[in-house]
Amino acid sequence: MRVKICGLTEPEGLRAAAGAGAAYVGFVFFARSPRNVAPAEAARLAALAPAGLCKVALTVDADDAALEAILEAAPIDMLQLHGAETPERVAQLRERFGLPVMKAVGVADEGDLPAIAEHARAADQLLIDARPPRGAALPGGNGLSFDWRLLQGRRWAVPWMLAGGLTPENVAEAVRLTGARQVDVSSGVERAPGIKDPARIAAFVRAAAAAA
Ligand SMILES: O=C(O)c1ccccc1N[C@@H]1O[C@H](COP(=O)(O)O)[C@@H](O)[C@H]1O
Repeated sequence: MRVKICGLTEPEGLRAAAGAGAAYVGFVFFARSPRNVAPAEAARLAALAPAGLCKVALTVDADDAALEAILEAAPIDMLQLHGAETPERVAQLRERFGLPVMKAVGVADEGDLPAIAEHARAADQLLIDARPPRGAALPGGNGLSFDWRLLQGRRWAVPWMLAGGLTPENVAEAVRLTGARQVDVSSGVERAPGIKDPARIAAFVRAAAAAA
């Protein structure tokens, strides 16, 4: 089981994720998010990460200049694209920046599933998240989940990660129903928007590992 703790904004959260055994940490570069960090702040946090911890930059329909500014400032290992990026844009960014790309795909019902397979042709990994309702404040990080049974028995050509409304309390059930081998959490391990709770991070990683 590989766990991603996303939306880190301060050293305590970063250290808690690393100490609990997370495989990935995510930094959000999206101005409207309470988890938004500037590239220089992400660089300061990334410097605290032990070797081998994958540092992910989460962006939403970012242009090349914004991505360049992030990658020049911070030692990022992977891009997470959480907007309406097409498979063609994913392929272009992989080529241009030479980093693995994880494409987020929103799921609310069966009609959303074909898009997962389409993105599997271009991305290195998929992040299967809840599709936010129209008018949601953010494209992700809303603490919303979806019917995990939709993923039962399905396989894709690249590794995938389950996200959306996961918590220490429900991650075991989510893993049992979907067969996920990677899980991602943000708001479910916070004590306030943008502020992680070290005890909840540890409980989440423990529960996910025990469910594998
Ligand atoms: O966390 C955010 O603020 C965010 C902003 C914009 C796009 C995605 C965002 N977060 C990602 O959303 C999923 C699910 O989050 P949650 O666990 O339901 O809070 C996760 O991949 C976050 O990385």
